[in-house]
Amino acid sequence: MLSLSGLRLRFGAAEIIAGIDLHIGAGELVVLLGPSGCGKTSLLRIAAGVERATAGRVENGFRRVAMVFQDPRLLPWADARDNAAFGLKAAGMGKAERRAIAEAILLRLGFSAGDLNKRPSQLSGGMMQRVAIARAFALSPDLVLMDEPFSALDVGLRHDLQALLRAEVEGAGAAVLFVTHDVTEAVRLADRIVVFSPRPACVVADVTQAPMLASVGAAYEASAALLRRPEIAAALAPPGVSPLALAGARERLSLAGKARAALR
Ligand SMILES: Nc1ncnc2c1ncn2[C@@H]1O[C@H](COP(=O)(O)OP(=O)(O)OP(=O)(O)O)[C@@H](O)[C@H]1O
Repeated sequence: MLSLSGLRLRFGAAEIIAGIDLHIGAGELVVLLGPSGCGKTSLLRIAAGVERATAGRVENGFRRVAMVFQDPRLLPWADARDNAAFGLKAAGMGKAERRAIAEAILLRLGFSAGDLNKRPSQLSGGMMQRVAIARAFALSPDLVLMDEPFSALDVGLRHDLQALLRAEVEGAGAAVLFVTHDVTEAVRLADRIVVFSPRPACVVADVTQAPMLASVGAAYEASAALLRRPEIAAALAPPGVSPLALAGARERLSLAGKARAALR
């Protein structure tokens, strides 16, 4: 289990995190949903042990922690297979074994055999992000920290990768703490959605749900339902936009999504 208790963070005079209690159990996929700049990445960095909280306690019972970032951070001179095997090489595993593990994960994530030898400059953004995810899961992690890994991808690709990620997570039995500001992404992926307020961040909602990957229409509907909750609408409304206007706009989007899904 990862336990963050009474967590506070300040940078100089700026209060970033205003007191957060968050507990993540084994195998749980928890999405942190919050507006831009509210402190989500900072919380992930504290969980990873690369940032120190100003106050509070961090207890991490997970032993193998891996991270995935928005930018895939691949080695430009290494091919997809060697990039995905990078952590295993650093851990001292032999070449044949680590390349076999990396290859199996890449194929599960939608790589074709012909793409395994390609370098990052020959791969699309979606393929590079698959390599970054494979590099994390190759380590057999029990906790994966993911910081907006799909936010640079177009929506169709994002949907594909969300489904592949969920399958990989379930196969590995890993817990995941996944940061996003996209409500529909949260609804599609999460076992639990934790909503942060604008800075300084505190938790305004903690919603347990079943992930909704099966139907785009149902995910849009569930997103609209979340945004009808006043505390969630208020937390996610951009500055200067009334939460009610936002909920109305999301409702119209949901109807448009349903209409599109019906036409498929
Ligand atoms: N090292 C730092 N020194 C000073 N301020 C910082 C530092 N790191 C982050 N901040 C500030 O803390 C706030 C929260 O940043 P953080 O990246 O955690 O937010 P976020 O919710 O992940 O944002 P986004 O969704 O836009 O990525 C921002 O205002 C940021 O400018």
